[in-house]
Amino acid sequence: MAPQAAAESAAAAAATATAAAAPSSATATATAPPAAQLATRDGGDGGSEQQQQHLQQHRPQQPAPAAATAQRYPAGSSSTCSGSSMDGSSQETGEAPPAAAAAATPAAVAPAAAAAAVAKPAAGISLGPHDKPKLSTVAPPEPQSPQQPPEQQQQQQPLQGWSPGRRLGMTLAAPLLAAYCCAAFGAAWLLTCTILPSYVLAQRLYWACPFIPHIWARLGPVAGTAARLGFEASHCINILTRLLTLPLRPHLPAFYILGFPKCGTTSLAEHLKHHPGLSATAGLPYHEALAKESHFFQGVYGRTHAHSRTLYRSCFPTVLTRWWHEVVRGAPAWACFDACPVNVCMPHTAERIRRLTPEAKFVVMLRDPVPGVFSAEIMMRDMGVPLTWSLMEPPQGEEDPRFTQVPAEVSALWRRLAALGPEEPLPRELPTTFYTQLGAVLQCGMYADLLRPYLDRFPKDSFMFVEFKQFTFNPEAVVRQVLQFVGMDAARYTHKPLPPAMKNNYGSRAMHPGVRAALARLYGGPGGPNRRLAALLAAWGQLPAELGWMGMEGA
Ligand SMILES: Nc1ncnc2c1ncn2[C@@H]1O[C@H](COP(=O)(O)OS(=O)(=O)O)[C@@H](OP(=O)(O)O)[C@H]1O
Repeated sequence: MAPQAAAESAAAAAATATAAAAPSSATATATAPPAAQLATRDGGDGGSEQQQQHLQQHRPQQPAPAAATAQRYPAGSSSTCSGSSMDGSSQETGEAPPAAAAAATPAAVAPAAAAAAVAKPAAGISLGPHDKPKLSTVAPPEPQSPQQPPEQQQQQQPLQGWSPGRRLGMTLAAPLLAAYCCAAFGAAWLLTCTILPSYVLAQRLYWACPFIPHIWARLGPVAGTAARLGFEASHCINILTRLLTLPLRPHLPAFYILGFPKCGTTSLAEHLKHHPGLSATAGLPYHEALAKESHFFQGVYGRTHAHSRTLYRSCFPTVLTRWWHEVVRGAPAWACFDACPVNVCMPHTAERIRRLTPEAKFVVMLRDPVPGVFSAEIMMRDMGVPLTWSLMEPPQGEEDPRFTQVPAEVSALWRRLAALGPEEPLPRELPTTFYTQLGAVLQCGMYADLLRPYLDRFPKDSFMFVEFKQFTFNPEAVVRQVLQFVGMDAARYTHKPLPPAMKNNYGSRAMHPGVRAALARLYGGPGGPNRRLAALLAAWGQLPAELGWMGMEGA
């Protein structure tokens, strides 16, 4: 691979020459300077002094980082995680969340104006057990209420698409560009036949997502080998096509869906893809998961390239896709997004995302971590990952170290990721420790601590928080709010229910009640991670109406 700087400037020049250039304006927050908006959508540098000033001005005061990597998990003395089915069963589906049911509209977010009614703690103050904010007064207002502060009204400004001239130019160039893409696909196919690129690229994918190879093993030797070869060939063709068409891929995401594993990010992304102006990452025909999440910052292009703007651009659709959406489907504007849930769990991603897309917005999905971690276990088991732990087995005594101590290996990994320079290679042990250790899975539920690197770097109005139950209770309402938040015209969205397969089947499997109690103590006790999250959201001015699992139901 050519040195990155040269490759990036060559690609940028090619992008200009092929009329794959920037649109006239872009998304991001309406308060952003226009140049920065362009940079976000089209992969420009985005690091100007003006933007830095903007970010500085909007950067909220945050508390000093908490001990996310402490050797001992934050203690909780009692189980207060009510309001959810702790076994993670799909009982959650369709169940009216109490607060949402009381509200006129089951909104995912109570914006700042409404949250002002709450006894707000100062930014960074952890709520103690005795100073709960009064949440009963928080009613989610209509998203486009005229009483909203100007900052929020501006947020909902729609995106702007290509100018009529550019649309016409693109329409004339479309056949040529399509021919170029077909040629690139053919070349990628031929290269794949030589096997070597297929092998090399698959190794990188398997390094970043080590659970994938287990899927083949479950299918048996013959079917498993056939499936694996097909998958690897398809992956190779797709990645090579992406790279060969780089000049046609100037886009970077306008927003990210940050979720914690099993928070409903796939469903939200699927719904958003039904909007004519939105696309997720450029997908693989044989691996639908990567059509939603790039896994770029987890090293899907190799551990030394998880910061390259050029390579990140390759993960998103071409100008032809944009042309299709804006000209053929008639969307007024188009944008793409990355819905990789594990981004937020890894502390190094916030700074890399800031450098690549400083004006990005974030839709943060939150779920009670107790059913969330069980759902994660079930997913890994169903994929055939050999886990050395199980939440279905009883805990080892009252103070089971699995739920009270952070394993040294896990805390060391999180510390290393937090200290990682923005262009440094990812730690070698990252995927195996992250995906197989119970301690790592549990760490992913420490939402407040994991969000902090993002909240420290991006302006307040870049975040929208979506609570899982409210989303599953009324997905359409939440999707429309998300569309407004990211600047899309929600009126153009047609809601289609997703196939039931999007919901996991636990069968007869259930979390052991003792484990459930231990997890509830870990996350839900006074001063524990859930309380810290609620305090953070209150300080942030955004309180989801459903806060039961954050220990706020009695407020
Ligand atoms: N509409 C709706 N209703 C009810 N439940 C829903 C819905 N959409 C997603 N889900 C549940 O979300 C869980 C999957 O979350 P993710 O897609 O974020 O998973 S992943 O991290 O991307 O693998 C998974 O949770 P579990 O069922 O507990 O495993 C899905 O069932």
